[in-house]
Amino acid sequence: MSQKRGNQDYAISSKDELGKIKDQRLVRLDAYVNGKWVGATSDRRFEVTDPGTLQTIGHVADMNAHDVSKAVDAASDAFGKWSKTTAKERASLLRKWYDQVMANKDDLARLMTLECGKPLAEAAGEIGYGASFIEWFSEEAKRAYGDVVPSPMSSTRMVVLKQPVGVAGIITPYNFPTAMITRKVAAALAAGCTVVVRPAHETPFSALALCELAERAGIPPGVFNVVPSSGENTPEVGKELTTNPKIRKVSFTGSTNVGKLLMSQASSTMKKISMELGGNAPFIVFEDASIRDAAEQLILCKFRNSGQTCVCANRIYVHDKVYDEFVSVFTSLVKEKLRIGHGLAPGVNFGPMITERGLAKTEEQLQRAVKAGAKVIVGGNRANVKSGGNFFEPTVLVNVSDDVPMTCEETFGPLCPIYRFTTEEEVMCRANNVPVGLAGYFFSRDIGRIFRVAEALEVGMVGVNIGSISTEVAPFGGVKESGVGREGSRYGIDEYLNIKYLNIAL
Ligand SMILES: NC(=O)c1ccc[n+]([C@@H]2O[C@H](COP(=O)([O-])OP(=O)(O)OC[C@H]3O[C@@H](n4cnc5c(N)ncnc54)[C@H](O)[C@@H]3O)[C@@H](O)[C@H]2O)c1
Ligand SMILES: O=CCCC(=O)O
Repeated sequence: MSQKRGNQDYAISSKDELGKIKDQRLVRLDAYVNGKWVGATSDRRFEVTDPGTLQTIGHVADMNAHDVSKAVDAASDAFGKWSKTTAKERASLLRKWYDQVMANKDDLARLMTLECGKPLAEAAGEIGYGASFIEWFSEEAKRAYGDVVPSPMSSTRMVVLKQPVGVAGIITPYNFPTAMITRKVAAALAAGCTVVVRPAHETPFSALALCELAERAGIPPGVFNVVPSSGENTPEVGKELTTNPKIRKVSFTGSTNVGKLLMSQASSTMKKISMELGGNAPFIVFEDASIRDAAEQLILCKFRNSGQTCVCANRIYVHDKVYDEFVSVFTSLVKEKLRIGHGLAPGVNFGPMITERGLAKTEEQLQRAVKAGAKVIVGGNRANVKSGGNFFEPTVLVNVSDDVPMTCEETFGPLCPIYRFTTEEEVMCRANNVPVGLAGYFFSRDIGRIFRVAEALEVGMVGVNIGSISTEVAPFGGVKESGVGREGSRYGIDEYLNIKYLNIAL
């Protein structure tokens, strides 16, 4: 099917593009531990590539479990002092870190595009989004209030304190290389915790640039440590971060399978945990919806970051009465609006997939759906882009069965299956018939239905007549196998605080 070609003929040298980063001190290849840039004790490094060209952009220190345990020691030592700073002092340092990130927005966005492929404007959007968590938690640091509880005895007074949990071990994915780190780290630091972060091996550069900026902001040594590691070292590093007794909190964002493994490992020392895991979001268009609005919102909701967003719409259910009209409007928009190419090529708004394994999963889901009778009406193939890279066309399908992997599992790629339904009861059943529950979206103007459906959807976040839900002010997180805990908002800091109750005899 014909689609706008975007800027597929644009040739790129990833190394040259890296050289265009104005402040080259933001491009770091070593780990950041106890306020110092350090290599791995083994001296090993791992390769990081640009998914839009498959060219190497650098070789980063490959930390192992032993290196990570040293970072945990540093974080544990730093915790003593950091946890005793006043909330106002922590707020002020976080604010300075936020200012540093914003002042370096353009360089950080370019770096992000080079390591994870998302188009430059989208990467700049993520820098703003990521920074917003630092700003937000700089403000929330001062509002971690305790309680005074009315005592049942006239002879005592009861007080509830909130105290930082301790050292947090943090593991993050490749799809939001900045925001998934700041959403955790800013909350942790605001609460008075120190952290050791293991970023995804595909995207360590954004994490390391955040360290450089934290140092400039005056965040003390040992408070924020980043330990990159190769895929090969990942299991041992994960084991260290989830079993080291000095770590009291584990926060993970990634797939449900890895989340389950880390949760079981962390249970050996009963750590406090937060798990932000995969989704399989339904996107429901009822017969009374504005078709144009729903179709426009779906473009963003499905195809941002080339479908590699945990809250991306995964299953589109459209009422029988408006199905044909919706499919026609939506497919026209896909062809008209999405421009494929390297994320640094002018005019591009649809980049590569970040990993070859993501591309392979997308292809496999597509083939299995087609074998079971699905029809591809837009896209359906790897895209031929001159820069090279992991490109797959935005793809729209109809006649997709309810029992193929594309329906039952998260795709995390640019496949958009559109299903037909006839009653609210039927669609709610199908929408909730998955083990995960992160986000859900629906379009309707009927106020009764809005409450009914929003309450019945088994998810942690609902977009009503809108396809975007992410903001630092709202609680982000899921139910069922999409995880435990909430990030952002006034609830996010609680993940890094313990409650202690005092009973004081007068
Ligand atoms: N709920 C959310 O907020 C949210 C946000 C972003 C991504 N996600 C989910 O993340 C998934 C995509 O990311 P992914 O494919 O990188 O997920 P993944 O689970 O494979 O990897 C996530 C991180 O865990 C690391 N990891 C993998 N195995 C590990 C192990 N044994 N021990 C320690 N660390 C390990 C990876 O290297 C990476 O850094 C999707 O399912 C997506 O929905 C969820
Ligand atoms: O991929 C998951 C995170 C996306 C977001 O915060 O909007």
